Amino acid sequence: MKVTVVGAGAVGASCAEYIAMKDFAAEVVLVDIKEGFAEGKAMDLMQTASLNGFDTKITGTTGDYSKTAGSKVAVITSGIPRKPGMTREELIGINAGIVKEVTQNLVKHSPDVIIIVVSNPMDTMAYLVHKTSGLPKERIIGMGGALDSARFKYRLAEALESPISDVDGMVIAAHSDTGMLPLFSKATRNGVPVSEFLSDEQKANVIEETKIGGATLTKLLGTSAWYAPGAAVSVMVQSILCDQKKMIPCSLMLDGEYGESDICLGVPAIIGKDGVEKIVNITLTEEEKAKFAEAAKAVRDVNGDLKF
Ligand SMILES: NC(=O)C1=CN([C@@H]2O[C@H](COP(=O)(O)OP(=O)(O)OC[C@H]3O[C@@H](n4cnc5c(N)ncnc54)[C@H](O)[C@@H]3O)[C@@H](O)[C@H]2O)C=CC1
Ligand SMILES: O=C([O-])CC(=O)C(=O)O
Repeated sequence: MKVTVVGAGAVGASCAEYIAMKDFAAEVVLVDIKEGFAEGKAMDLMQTASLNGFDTKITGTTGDYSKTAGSKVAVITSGIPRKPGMTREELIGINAGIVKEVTQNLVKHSPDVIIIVVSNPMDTMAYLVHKTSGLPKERIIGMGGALDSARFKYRLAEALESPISDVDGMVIAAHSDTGMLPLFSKATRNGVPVSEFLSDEQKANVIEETKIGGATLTKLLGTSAWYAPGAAVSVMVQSILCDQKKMIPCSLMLDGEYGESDICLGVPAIIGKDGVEKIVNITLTEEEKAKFAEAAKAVRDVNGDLKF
């Protein structure tokens, strides 16, 4: 099956690399607006195939969407990343126009496509794709929770001094510095609640470091992260192409779930061959419910800046 990745920059190339390395897709098409850039990234990646042992064919194109025709999944990473000191929300002015135009091109050539939205501010960009693509809501999935949950597990393992494979946990709500909701109450080490091992101070630290995970990396790198974002996308794409039905927190259009409607926010969902098979309703504590509602209010304010 064919996967398109729009934006051959840091995140797009990382998506293509992880998808190819796992060898479950027949073809990955990279698209970029910068002349020759996607072609160059595709060629460089293809020259790793014999070294890394994959058969996925990676091609690149400068804006020729006819090459993306018949894609099962398209990942939108086109747009600008933030610089140190910026919020994701500040990217809306430039990225909204790019995401809207890219979506139209993708749908024109692949009407049955499932779109994974990565460009920031992601929850708002996912909402924009819902409002402008004409695709059913099951086929538009924002990527944030998969990455934020991986960062949560990294911070939990650090605090627990445990291997990451011992740890499980999930982050829902908004993909923003303030609106992320790491579900500490449900995090476990080999099935045992982590609250059995960590103090209140450690808990607060894990939650805060998780929420500012993207900002911390942006400060260190001078631009935002790409390895973990690419890996997170590859897990979502694999769950679709291989119909794995994994439960992954994704930014989805809500219609009453978690008390919200007409908004994209991170919630756990079963992801399979048709996209979103089911939004999973989990029980939140009163404090978590309040934080989810607060995150929704902030995302709704940002959505208000969109022009359709
Ligand atoms: N949702 C998430 O968890 C994450 C989201 N991001 C977001 O992903 C986006 C991309 O980040 P990077 O890859 O680091 O940026 P980058 O600057 O390395 O790559 C972006 C690419 O998009 C291309 N582009 C711009 N306009 C285009 C258009 N109209 N059509 C096709 N390509 C176009 C650029 O030429 C560039 O190569 C940013 O908005 C960033 O904030 C980044 C990491 C995680
Ligand atoms: O931090 C950023 O701007 C990019 C992003 O969404 C992330 O890495 O979580």
